[in-house]
Amino acid sequence: MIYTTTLNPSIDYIVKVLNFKEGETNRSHYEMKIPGGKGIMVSKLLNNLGINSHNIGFVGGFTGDFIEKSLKEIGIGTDFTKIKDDSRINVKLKTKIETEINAKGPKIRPEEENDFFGKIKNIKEDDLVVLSGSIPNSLSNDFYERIVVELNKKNIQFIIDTTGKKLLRVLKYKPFLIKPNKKELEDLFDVEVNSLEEIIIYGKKLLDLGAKNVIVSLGAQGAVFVNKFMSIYAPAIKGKLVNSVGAGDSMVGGFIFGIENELSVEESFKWAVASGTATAFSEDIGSRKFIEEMYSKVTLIKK
Ligand SMILES: Nc1ncnc2c1ncn2[C@@H]1O[C@H](COP(=O)(O)OP(=O)(O)OP(=O)(O)O)[C@@H](O)[C@H]1O
Ligand SMILES: O=P(O)(O)OC[C@@]1(O)O[C@H](CO)[C@@H](O)[C@@H]1O
Repeated sequence: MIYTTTLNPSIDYIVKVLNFKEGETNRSHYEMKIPGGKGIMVSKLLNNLGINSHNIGFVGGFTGDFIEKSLKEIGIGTDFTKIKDDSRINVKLKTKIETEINAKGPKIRPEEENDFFGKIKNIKEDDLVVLSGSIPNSLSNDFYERIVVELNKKNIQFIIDTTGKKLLRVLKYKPFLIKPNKKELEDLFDVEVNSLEEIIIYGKKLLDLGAKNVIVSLGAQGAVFVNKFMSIYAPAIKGKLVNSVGAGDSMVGGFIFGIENELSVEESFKWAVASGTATAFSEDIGSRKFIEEMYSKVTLIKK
């Protein structure tokens, strides 16, 4: 079983305003409410590609009910820990550019934490766990590390997509995959990277710190893959950006799709790029048909 973990799920409130004017009453052109949070987005992508996964994490209140119900409606399994506070609402404002306001998230109580760890302890040796996104403010910064320590006791493989110290402190537990974007890579090492060569150098530093496979996503510039055997660049596919929210999570989902189908890491990286692109060019997570269309356009350049 694949478990996707979203500690801080959200309702993503996507609102498009054509001639946005700061400080005035603007009327929206369209709006949409979707279940969000990085682990949930990975599950939605996997679901589109016909792969089952189970969502864990914390949900609460009317917002939590919406998140859970929406996932159930599309056939995604959930086993969330129920909390007293409301899950957050994240605003994705689309004007000429995309602006996001991600809320800090609800308070998690000690008994809710215990319930969650009970679920982590039930995960089996041959399961795969995806850990994605921010941690609600009330949880300690080492929360991911505490999860990973439990997983490590049974040698359970995990993928982690988070930022800063939360990521750095779990690298020694050898994540199967990490997926920083360019900005996150720069922040990790407190540097500015200006070329593919530099991205590969810092990607390799993440391998030295323990990651087994690294994808660095570069938005409209494509993506880089490194592991100890190879470095590959995938230029971006040309097209119209519709919605970048979830593009990175779709890459993670696409890579898992390849691995679950016992494809090589190069092939899995191709599915990752196709999935990220399909989502970037769609209103929500890319459909299977569109991902397949994008897949036929992916080129890989060995570096
Ligand atoms: N404008 C674009 N044109 C072509 N491909 C894109 C574009 N935006 C994203 N992609 C594809 O999707 C991948 C993931 O996008 P991106 O680097 O924006 O992820 P991210 O920063 O993790 O996004 P998010 O956190 O919003 O999910 C890119 O590596 C690229 O392959
Ligand atoms: O605040 P976090 O947890 O870092 O990111 C949350 C989020 O921006 O990530 C997803 C897209 O990747 C969205 O569905 C969600 O709103």
